[in-house]
Amino acid sequence: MMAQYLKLKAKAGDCMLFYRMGDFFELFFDDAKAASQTLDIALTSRGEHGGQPIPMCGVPVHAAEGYLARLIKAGHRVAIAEQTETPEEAKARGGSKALVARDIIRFVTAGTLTEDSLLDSWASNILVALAEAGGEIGLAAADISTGYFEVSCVSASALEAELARLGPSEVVAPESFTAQPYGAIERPRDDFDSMAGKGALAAHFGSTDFASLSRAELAAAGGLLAYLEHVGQGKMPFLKVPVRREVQQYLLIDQATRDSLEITRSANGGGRAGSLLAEIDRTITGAGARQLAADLSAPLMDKGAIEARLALVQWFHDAPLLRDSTRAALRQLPDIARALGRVVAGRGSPRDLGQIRDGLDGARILRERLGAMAERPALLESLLPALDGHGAMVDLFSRALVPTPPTEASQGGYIAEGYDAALDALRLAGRDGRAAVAAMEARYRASTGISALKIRHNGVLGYFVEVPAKNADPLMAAGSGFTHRQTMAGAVRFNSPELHEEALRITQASGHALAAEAAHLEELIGHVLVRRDAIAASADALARIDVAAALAERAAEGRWCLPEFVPGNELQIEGGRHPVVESALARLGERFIANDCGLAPDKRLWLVSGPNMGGKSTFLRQNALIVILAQAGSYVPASTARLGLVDRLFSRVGASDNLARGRSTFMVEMVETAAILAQATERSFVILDEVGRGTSTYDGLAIAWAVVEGIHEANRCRCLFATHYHELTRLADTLDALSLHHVRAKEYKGDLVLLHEVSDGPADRSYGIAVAKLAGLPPPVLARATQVLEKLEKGRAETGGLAAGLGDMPLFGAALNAAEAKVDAVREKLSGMDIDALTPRQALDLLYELKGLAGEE
Ligand SMILES: Nc1ncnc2c1ncn2[C@@H]1O[C@H](COP(=O)(O)OP(=O)(O)OP(=O)(O)O)[C@@H](O)[C@H]1O
Repeated sequence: MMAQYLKLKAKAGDCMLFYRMGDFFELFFDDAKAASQTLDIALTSRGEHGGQPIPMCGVPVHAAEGYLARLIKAGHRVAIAEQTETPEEAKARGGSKALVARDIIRFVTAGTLTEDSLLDSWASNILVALAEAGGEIGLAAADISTGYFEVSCVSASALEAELARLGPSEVVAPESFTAQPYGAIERPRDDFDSMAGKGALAAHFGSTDFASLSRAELAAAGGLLAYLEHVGQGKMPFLKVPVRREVQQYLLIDQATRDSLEITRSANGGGRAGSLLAEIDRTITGAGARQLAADLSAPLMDKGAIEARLALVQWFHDAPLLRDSTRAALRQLPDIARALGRVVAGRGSPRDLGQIRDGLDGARILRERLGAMAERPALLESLLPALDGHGAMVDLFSRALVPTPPTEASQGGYIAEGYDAALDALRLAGRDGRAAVAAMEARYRASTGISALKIRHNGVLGYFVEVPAKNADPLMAAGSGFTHRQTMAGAVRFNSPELHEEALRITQASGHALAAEAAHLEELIGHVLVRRDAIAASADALARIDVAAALAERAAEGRWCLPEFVPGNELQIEGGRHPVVESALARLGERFIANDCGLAPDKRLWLVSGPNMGGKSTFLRQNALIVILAQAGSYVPASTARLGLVDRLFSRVGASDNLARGRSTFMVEMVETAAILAQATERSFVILDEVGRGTSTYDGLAIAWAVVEGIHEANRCRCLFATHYHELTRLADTLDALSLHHVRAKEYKGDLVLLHEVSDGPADRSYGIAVAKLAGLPPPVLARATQVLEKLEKGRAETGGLAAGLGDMPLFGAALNAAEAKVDAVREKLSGMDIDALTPRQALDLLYELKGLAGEE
């Protein structure tokens, strides 16, 4: 057995092996140790291997799903090895000592789940495959629980942002892939071959043409299919024909920005609660919630597409009664997409078919209702046809299935009465048989005079007659018509030829009935498989309608406005609010102060100062969130909003240590700032909070100064820059598109009052000590701090302060030119050089000379 186990374990690779033994899945060796810890189950041992006891633990097969869920959550992957023959077959094959054959029938991994109990209904579950070909990175992503499948080409620098958008549960990539993301699973390079990928796509989808996909995309798609084939051991899940995504059609948001804006996950603990998504989500269906999460993760860059979404939201917004009735209708609908995913993956239950029937029927009714409305927006017009067209199948399923079919097919009882006369006859025979047995019981009681006589049934004996031990003797007597079967503590069990015959009839009838039901199930599943794409399209259309009605609902609740898109690089928000902070304050009975923001090409950079706790970060973030919401096709929390489309959004707000990856707070801040300076374009929107705070004052100020200049002069993007460095306000003299703003505060009777109001001009003072007082710093410390501050301020007044001497600095542009001039000199020298003609000595001299030119001596 160990030999068989080790062979399967080798096949399982780095996955845990669930080894089926009777009613248990057993785990051995390190798997057992890890699983017993994660699952908190007893670790035992069994036999010996290499002189050592073999650690072992096990989980009952009937409860395996729950244990699997916990292992997957803990980051494991599991290979399921089943018995592929019965013990009887093994005996027939190899004698009484033969080992039952086993094989791995599937792998359970985080990215390839379809079970309802292992998935969150409101979240997608994405598997990503990456590949390289032709100097590009191909990305294929799929959610096999719903069949979603996309491919795209990404640059190495945009890869991280794309992965952040998708939030995959699992990433696979070829061995020694250059841009290997953290935690990716390595698969054989051959799986990621572009020609093979094209062939695999063609084979899976039939005749569809994949000529438009690049080599890298084909390679990634091929890698994804190969992995799914491996995981299902040949059984493929549901995949729709892949959609090709052009990365530039979407607002680019990197991981750091997503984290800091808490778009779909909050920073504390990373859960959904507290995120923008959780705050605005009013969707009714699981599919709607998944669609909303996808929309918020990938706001659009196409004005037409955004406005099409907005028009549908507006339609529902302006018609509250229609919105309510649509949402009431959606509330009745089961999750068709996930049910379909399970059916196609070969794990569909009668309940899944019932859900598909009910969902599609609901979709048709919704179509009738919405189609009867006047002035339907274009997006709705394009969705409506997908909601219908399943009438014949729905009728068939209504006739064939009981109203609420069970999840378990093995017990039968899901095919409706009246659907199949032969099945009804079999069921009737079974029922008649049971009635006959009841009559027999009454007869036996009368004929034996034993009133406690019963005819009972169990899984081992089948039907039998049972009498109390004290009444058993007459039945034991020869010629009684009964044969003894079993003696229990207080009862004795018998058989009779008559009962035997009736029992046989019953079992045969119910066996045939079960087989007939199974055949019908198979046939009904066949109908679903044929129509899988149309059913998936219905599910998608319902999700889109749910999202639009939900966004309308949220907008109406919060009195949000319809954003307007304008050609230039503007961001004009009046009465803007932070939806999450506003709700949190509302729960405390407090009011959120709305603030305006006005960025345009000639005033594209706002320097925002003011006291701690004054609301700077909140103001910065709310404007970024408004951009995301608007481009995702939602109303926004403001009284008016006019914006030019944003191509990339960057947020560097708040400390985010990444100690796990060995970076300090300051290092993280600099890495993120570097990314912004390298990538922000004129169409980008950047929010930066207190850059340079994590190092010494002089260094910090110098860096913040240079970053502001760089953004103003080189990137020229829209930017809100919050800072405590009062000295930066001097930049307003030299940078003409920079303006000064502050969050207001005042002191009232010695106490600080934060007004959370954004005003023009620089802050008059910093109030740091007043905030410290608010926070409860002890009075002696406060008094001492006040003394120190007085001294420092006196010193500043005398020397001109930190920024003294910066007045006669050359402009940022000049520094830029100087840096470029140096690079050019190096380039010039290199281009005029004949390397082959150099002696070693000359080569060394040249190196020194180049280094001198680069100014790094
Ligand atoms: N517009 C507003 N209306 C009402 N309350 C607000 C507003 N903005 C912020 N607040 C409240 O003030 C708190 C502090 O806000 P925020 O973190 O934005 O301040 P900050 O100026 O960035 O502070 P620091 O400089 O210390 O980082 C928030 O948690 C919120 O409760």
